[in-house]
Amino acid sequence: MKKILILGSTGSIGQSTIDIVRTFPKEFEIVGLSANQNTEDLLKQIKEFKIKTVAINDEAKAKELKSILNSKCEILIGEKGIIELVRRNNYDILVTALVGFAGLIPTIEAIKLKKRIALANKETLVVAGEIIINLAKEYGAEIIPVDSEHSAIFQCLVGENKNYISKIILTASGGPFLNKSINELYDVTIQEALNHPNWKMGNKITIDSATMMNKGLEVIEAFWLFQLPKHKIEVVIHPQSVIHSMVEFVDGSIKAQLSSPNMKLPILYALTFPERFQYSQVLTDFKKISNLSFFEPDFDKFVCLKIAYDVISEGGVSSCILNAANEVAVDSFLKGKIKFTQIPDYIKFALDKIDNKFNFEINDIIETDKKTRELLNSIIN
Ligand SMILES: NC(=O)C1=CN([C@@H]2O[C@H](COP(=O)(O)OP(=O)(O)OC[C@H]3O[C@@H](n4cnc5c(N)ncnc54)[C@H](OP(=O)(O)O)[C@@H]3O)[C@@H](O)[C@H]2O)C=CC1
Ligand SMILES: CC(=O)[C@@H](O)[C@H](O)COP(=O)(O)O
Ligand SMILES: [Mn+2]
Repeated sequence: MKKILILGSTGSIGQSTIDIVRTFPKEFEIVGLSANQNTEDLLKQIKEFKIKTVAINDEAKAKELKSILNSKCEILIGEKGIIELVRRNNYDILVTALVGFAGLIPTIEAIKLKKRIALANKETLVVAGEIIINLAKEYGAEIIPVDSEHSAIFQCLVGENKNYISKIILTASGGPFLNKSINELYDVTIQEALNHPNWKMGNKITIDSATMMNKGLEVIEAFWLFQLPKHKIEVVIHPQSVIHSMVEFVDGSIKAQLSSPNMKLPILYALTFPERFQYSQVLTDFKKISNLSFFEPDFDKFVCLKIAYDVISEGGVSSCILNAANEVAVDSFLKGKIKFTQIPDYIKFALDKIDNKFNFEINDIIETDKKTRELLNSIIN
């Protein structure tokens, strides 16, 4: 029986993780949950799994839930509350299913406790990849990717020698605007941008998929996870999202991991690795797939993808600036304050204005994130 702590249990990845636990009640037990403000769904989860401790980021919502639950469930509050929940040390696996920069510090705390990290929160590696990978090595904590592409590569590399990799190929759906021209992007609506062709995900990552910043973040995530130079990390458009990613080896052999697009598979794998469980909820019928296609991404149209590659060469805290600027810009787009095509403009602006730093610690990352948000918020609002 593995004990699981889920951060971000009310979101898309969080709910899918809960569904996996429902399917395997003898193998997994949930010992703690966290959310930002969705106390309605959190309350249902607390009741269903008889959870004793949760953390809620939003203070008012936390107090509201406290008055409903009395002393039946301990409620920890705010960022500190989430960190305290992680420090409780009563679990085997931390699922980081919360979105954005908020995932960073809790993940560090779990690494220090030598926990397995089932890492969905890609922003953690984008903002502080070097620190996280070094800490995980120092403490002997496993980081198992949940992101579908990284899970695919991870699976392709089992039993392989890293020295024989010639490149990894991250597949990208191209998002809802794959077939729109650059000019047509100017007027796209929030609803159109939220209409991902293959995946049902949270709003932030769905907008990232539409700008292809998601793939940019994933290139940076792969750079740290698999420790390969950026020229060995290629992005290929594959609109069907059936091949989740591939690895090409020095002899020309290519391994790919395939399945119908459903996050329950990579989540389950991150929980069970190196084992696999019998699971029939996500099956793929190749007789129903008439076409698998591949082509080059358009870096002029999807500027965010190009910026992400550039930031890898830049180094220092530039990927933290990129992430913070992207979070603010996406949030502003979702609130109708800026246009879709302004997202990359604001990211470039922040990268230009905020000083990079090459010798940095975690406090510099926190400071850079804060400064970038303040700068962009002051301009956009
Ligand atoms: N969805 C997917 O298929 C995939 C997601 N990912 C990554 O997984 C992560 C989660 O994505 P997804 O599930 O789609 O996101 P959602 O928006 O669906 O869920 C986010 C979760 O995080 C909580 N949360 C939001 N902000 C904060 C905060 N400041 N502090 C604490 N908790 C917070 C939310 O709580 P509340 O509900 O209360 O707002 C919710 O539980 C992201 O990093 C994403 O890039 C990676 C691959 C695929
Ligand atoms: C499911 C998953 O891992 C997402 O990151 C997905 O890859 C988004 O799709 P695209 O970014 O390829 O559109
Ligand atoms: Mn992905």
